Amino acid sequence: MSSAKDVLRPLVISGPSGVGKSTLLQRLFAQYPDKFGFSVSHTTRPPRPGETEGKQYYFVSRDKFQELLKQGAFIEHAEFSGNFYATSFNAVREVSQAGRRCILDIEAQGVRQIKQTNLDPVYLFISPPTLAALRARLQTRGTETEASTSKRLATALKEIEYAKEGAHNVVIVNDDLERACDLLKRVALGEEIASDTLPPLDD
Ligand SMILES: Nc1ncnc2c1ncn2[C@@H]1O[C@H](COP(=O)(O)OP(=O)(O)OP(=O)(O)O)[C@@H](O)[C@H]1O
Repeated sequence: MSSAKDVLRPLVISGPSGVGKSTLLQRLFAQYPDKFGFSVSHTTRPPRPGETEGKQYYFVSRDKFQELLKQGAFIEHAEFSGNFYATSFNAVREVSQAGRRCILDIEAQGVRQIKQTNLDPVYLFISPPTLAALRARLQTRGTETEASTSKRLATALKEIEYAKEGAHNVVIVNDDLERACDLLKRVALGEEIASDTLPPLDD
């Protein structure tokens, strides 16, 4: 059995939209329902019907958000379509206090911000095998219009550029889903695996 020395560090997962992060994480959580947890983020967007304070999000006013930001409560924060979102140090701590490894699904800007903190997570990048495969997945998922596919692809290129700088500890290429699931499982359980080589992604 290889060492599991990383199992206490948070695991930050990033990768372009459509690469399969949600699919992989759903499978991991299904296989290990008690081992991992997501931190609850803060947001300034109003709750949707059925959403509960402290479950999907901590819902805060813009003023409260700014106050917490000033206090240094957040590991990373971002604005999406007019609303602010953030991950707090406390939210990550709550997951580990519940005896679970905290998994954070974070985009490149957030990863950059986390690197400025003392969180010391493992950074995992999920890569598509090719850009053509990524494009096809976004299209077949059926959740995107042509315009939003282009927008997601443009953002995807930024994620990939960042990965090319060597920003992550481990790369998993999501080519064969079973293989990628197995590698994610091993990383999540704290094993040090041989990283996949980042594909050229210039097609
Ligand atoms: N290894 C794979 N081979 C082929 N298709 C895959 C593979 N992994 C995931 N997919 C498919 O690709 C599509 C995108 O996957 P998913 O929604 O999990 O991506 P995501 O990275 O979570 O995207 P977002 O960041 O936009 O939420 C889905 O239709 C999924 O079924």
